[in-house]
Amino acid sequence: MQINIQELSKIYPNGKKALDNVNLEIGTGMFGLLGPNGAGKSSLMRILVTLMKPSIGSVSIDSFDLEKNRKEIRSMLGYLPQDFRFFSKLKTWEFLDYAASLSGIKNKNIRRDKVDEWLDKVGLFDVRERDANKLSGGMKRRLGIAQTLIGNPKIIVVDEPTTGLDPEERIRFRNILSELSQQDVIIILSTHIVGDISSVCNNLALLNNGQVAFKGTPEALIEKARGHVWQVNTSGYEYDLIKDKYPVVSTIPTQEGWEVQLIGDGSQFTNAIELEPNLEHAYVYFMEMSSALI
Ligand SMILES: Nc1ncnc2c1ncn2[C@@H]1O[C@H](COP(=O)(O)OP(=O)(O)OP(=O)(O)O)[C@@H](O)[C@H]1O
Repeated sequence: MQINIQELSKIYPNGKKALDNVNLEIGTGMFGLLGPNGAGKSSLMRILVTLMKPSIGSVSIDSFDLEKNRKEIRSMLGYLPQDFRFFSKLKTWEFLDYAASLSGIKNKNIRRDKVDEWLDKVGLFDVRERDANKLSGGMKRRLGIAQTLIGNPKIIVVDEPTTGLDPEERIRFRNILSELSQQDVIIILSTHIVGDISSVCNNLALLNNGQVAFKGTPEALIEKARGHVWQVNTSGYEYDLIKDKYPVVSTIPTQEGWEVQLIGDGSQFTNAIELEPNLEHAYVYFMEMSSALI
């Protein structure tokens, strides 16, 4: 299965160009869409799940065209939007049962097993009798995840998945997606948090100002930042200079002053050490570079 996004642009009625000639191929497994707030991630997600039409360009999923085969594409999709909310009077299990029946699971016994399985997977089995709208924020988010996945979608689109989740829940959520990604499904995870995708995505794209600044594997992205991550031990005057001129990714106080990690050419500073880049460094490096080009 493969999604092909070709020359996609979105211009809102107020003239804002949210997507600018985006070209991407997304295969099975977990794909990360990373970018700062306002980069265009939600716009791209909403086009992919057929909630919005592009201004220019096309999207196909295998032999289906997003414009011509909306119904077929919708039946393959599970979408968890950024602001998942519901105003339901249903109990937690009833809510999932309803979602399962909407996704086409007609048999009551199969549905009951599915509901129990998903309640357990997202850690809501013990609160299954509670009214869904009385769950805590994190629990509602998890119910949203179960609702998205219960119909076995082939394409799973999740916008800012870990918003409102505590660290333990984040890990649980990542594990659920990791397990799913072993099957023949496409999972698209859109986020501005590098940590959400670092351990789980085999491919990613960086979006900045509506444009693709990078596409490829996390390893290839990290490699691009090699030679551009430096640690400098510094004090007073030099520290101010660094802060003004370079993106600083960490600052640790030392006895003499500061140990600073910066993105850029740090070789000119005294006691500078070149560091092995990680995904977070590479993300900052690319955002700086692509912003400078736009
Ligand atoms: N309906 C709209 N009308 C006009 N401009 C919009 C509309 N929706 C989004 N935008 C603008 O388009 C740009 C991209 O927004 P989008 O929501 O796609 O970005 P994002 O990467 O998902 O960011 P966030 O995480 O903050 O939602 C932003 O500048 C946003 O203000």
